[in-house]
Amino acid sequence: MTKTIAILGAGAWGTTLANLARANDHQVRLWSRQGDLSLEDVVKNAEIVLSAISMKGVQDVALSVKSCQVSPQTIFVTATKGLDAKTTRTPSQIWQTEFPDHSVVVLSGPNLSEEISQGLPAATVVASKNTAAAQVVQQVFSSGRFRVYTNSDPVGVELGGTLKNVMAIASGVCDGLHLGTNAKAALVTRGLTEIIRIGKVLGAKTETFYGLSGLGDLLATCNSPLSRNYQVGYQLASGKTLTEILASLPGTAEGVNTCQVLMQISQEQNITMPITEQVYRLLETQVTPKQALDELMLRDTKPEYHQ
Ligand SMILES: NC(=O)C1=CN([C@@H]2O[C@H](COP(=O)(O)OP(=O)(O)OC[C@H]3O[C@@H](n4cnc5c(N)ncnc54)[C@H](OP(=O)(O)O)[C@@H]3O)[C@@H](O)[C@H]2O)C=CC1
Ligand SMILES: O=C(CO)COP(=O)(O)O
Repeated sequence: MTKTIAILGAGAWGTTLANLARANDHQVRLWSRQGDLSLEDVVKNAEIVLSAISMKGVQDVALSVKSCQVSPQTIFVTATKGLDAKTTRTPSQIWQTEFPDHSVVVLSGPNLSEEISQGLPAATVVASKNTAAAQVVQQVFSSGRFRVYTNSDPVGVELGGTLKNVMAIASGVCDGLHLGTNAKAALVTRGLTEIIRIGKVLGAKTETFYGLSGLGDLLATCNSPLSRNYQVGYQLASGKTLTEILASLPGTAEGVNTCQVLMQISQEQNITMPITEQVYRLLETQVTPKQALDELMLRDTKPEYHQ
């Protein structure tokens, strides 16, 4: 059945998702600050409102949507991968707080938008406490080129996509320093352990991190030069400053902000996050890439805990 869908954010991901929905014959209205349509007109009568806004804009946009006319049945979908700098909330927690009576669905997976725009096959996850709402969103986007799975752990799915961005920066550094395949495997594996450690504290289920939205997205983003987060790390390793890198980066690298929020959480909750800490110190120019590597390699010896 044809759905009326409002997509907020006409960046790389919002545009790609709009095209996937249009290819399935849905009526899509795309909103961005630059566009001609008003937010009110875009969300009016929409059965689904999907946000692909960068993290820094989510809270303000959610408040603006709240002042628009939204149908009581509207399903909210969030495709943003980040954490709010002020409140440390996830995007789905922000949408759910502003719209407590609506279903909120998280869409996240190994989804480099550039590949999907080229028609290459990909899979993703739609997660919600409301299974029926997740199934509606599954039907909207599923196609022979985009395989969509449902999941009942929205926070876990969302955190997988968010936390891996910090590991993608670290992986870019690893490749930029030409540290080899063994080092990369060690980094990504210990990165997953770190993601699970913090994810559990933030309310996610461990098994979710072994799925598409966790391990899947970690593998995609840590191994692709198409990832903006990977590019940040790679270019830091080549000696560029963060300011120079961000000035020429096409689009948003959420891992930079996420890393700061994670450091705040790790200090408040006393969670050990060695890779995140070194990425943070690197972004703050407190260490060089080589010093960050040495810090990680020379930590106290210990057994291989997985969580
Ligand atoms: N690109 C990808 O491959 C994927 C991206 N994501 C996630 O999707 C989100 C968006 O990424 P992407 O589309 O690539 O990023 P882009 O930088 O291409 O686009 C960001 C979008 O967010 C909007 N935006 C930013 N700040 C604000 C604000 N304060 N108020 C309103 N709108 C704002 C921009 O609007 P404007 O044009 O007006 O500046 C733009 O439409 C990120 O969280 C990213 O992690 C998830 C999966 C895949
Ligand atoms: O989330 C992504 C792939 O799943 C996109 O990664 P980047 O934001 O690093 O480009």
